[in-house]
Amino acid sequence: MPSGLCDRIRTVPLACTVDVFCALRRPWTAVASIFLGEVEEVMIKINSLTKRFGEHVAVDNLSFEVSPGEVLGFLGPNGAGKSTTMKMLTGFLTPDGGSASICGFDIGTQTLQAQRQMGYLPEGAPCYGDMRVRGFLEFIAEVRGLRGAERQRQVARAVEQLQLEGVLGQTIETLSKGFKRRVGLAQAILHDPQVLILDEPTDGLDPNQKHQVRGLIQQLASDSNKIVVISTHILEEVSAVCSRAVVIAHGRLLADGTPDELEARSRYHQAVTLSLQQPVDTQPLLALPGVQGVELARDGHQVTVLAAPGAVIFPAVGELARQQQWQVQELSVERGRLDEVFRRLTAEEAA
Ligand SMILES: Nc1ncnc2c1ncn2[C@@H]1O[C@H](COP(=O)(O)OP(=O)(O)OP(=O)(O)O)[C@@H](O)[C@H]1O
Repeated sequence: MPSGLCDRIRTVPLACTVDVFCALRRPWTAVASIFLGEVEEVMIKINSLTKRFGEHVAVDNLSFEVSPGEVLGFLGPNGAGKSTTMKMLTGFLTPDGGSASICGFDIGTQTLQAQRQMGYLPEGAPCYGDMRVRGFLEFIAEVRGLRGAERQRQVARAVEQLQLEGVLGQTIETLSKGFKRRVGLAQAILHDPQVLILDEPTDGLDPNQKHQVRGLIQQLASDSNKIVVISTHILEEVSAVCSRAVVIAHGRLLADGTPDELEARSRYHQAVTLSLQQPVDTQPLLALPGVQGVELARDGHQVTVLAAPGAVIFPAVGELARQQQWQVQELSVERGRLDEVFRRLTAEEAA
């Protein structure tokens, strides 16, 4: 451990914990948490955040917190208020009410300190199109206060992490969408921030590029002290990269939980689907304990048996299929469907 650190940690009052986590450089944070014992590690705190555009309330009294190690999916339909929330969180838009803090720094009153803790990829990843990739990254590094060898080191790290070696001499406007997004991500991580805010990072990318960018996000999030917040309306993204999801519509919070918790709210949670060679009489299925309903697809060749909340019906359905000698090609149990949960939540909100 570096000399003097012990004294520094011991004399830190608990009330300053959040600032300490930002002030101390990794890997010292782990040491700090041991010395400080039970501490609350909230890095992002959003409290009753509100934004109006004229009569329209874009963000409505929104509150939630994000802790180190979380990859938060910020979900909502078009116009839900995701980008507006992110702009307020990053200090690019002033709220009409409420507050937000990053690592203990209030974005309204300690804007620069708060912004130093985060990297931000705005929607569409706007960059200076006529700049070359290397020049752009060096420029942003300079703006971030990096100088000399440290600047070169951090630019090289970001270039390597985002695999930009092949396009360093190219102007940004001539890059493919996928590479533009990578350059956007590279500028966001140049100063190795504790918090990454990414507004629709995979929007408009082809499936291969989406896969690549998700891999990069997972790589960036693998440091357990960091936070990544991703806004998206792509539900597969939540299952692919997020440890937690917050769903909003009309600027209001509708749900907050892990992908598993959200899937458990689906009517298809624990549902059993049978793929059959021939359609069958589904009446006996309805008589099984814990079965709430049956849905047919593919002209009766696919039967989905819905489970009552808390019921596990897979063994009974399998046994019935065996007894009835149904020609079953496939039998599977579902975790739940995020898209159905999302549609139901947002439809209820609209009603
Ligand atoms: N500068 C602005 N002036 C007026 N209205 C705005 C402004 N910015 C956003 N809005 C409105 O606020 C609401 C929320 O917009 P926002 O861009 O935050 O939604 P979003 O969830 O990010 O949507 P999307 O998924 O389509 O990007 C929308 O109704 C939008 O039209």
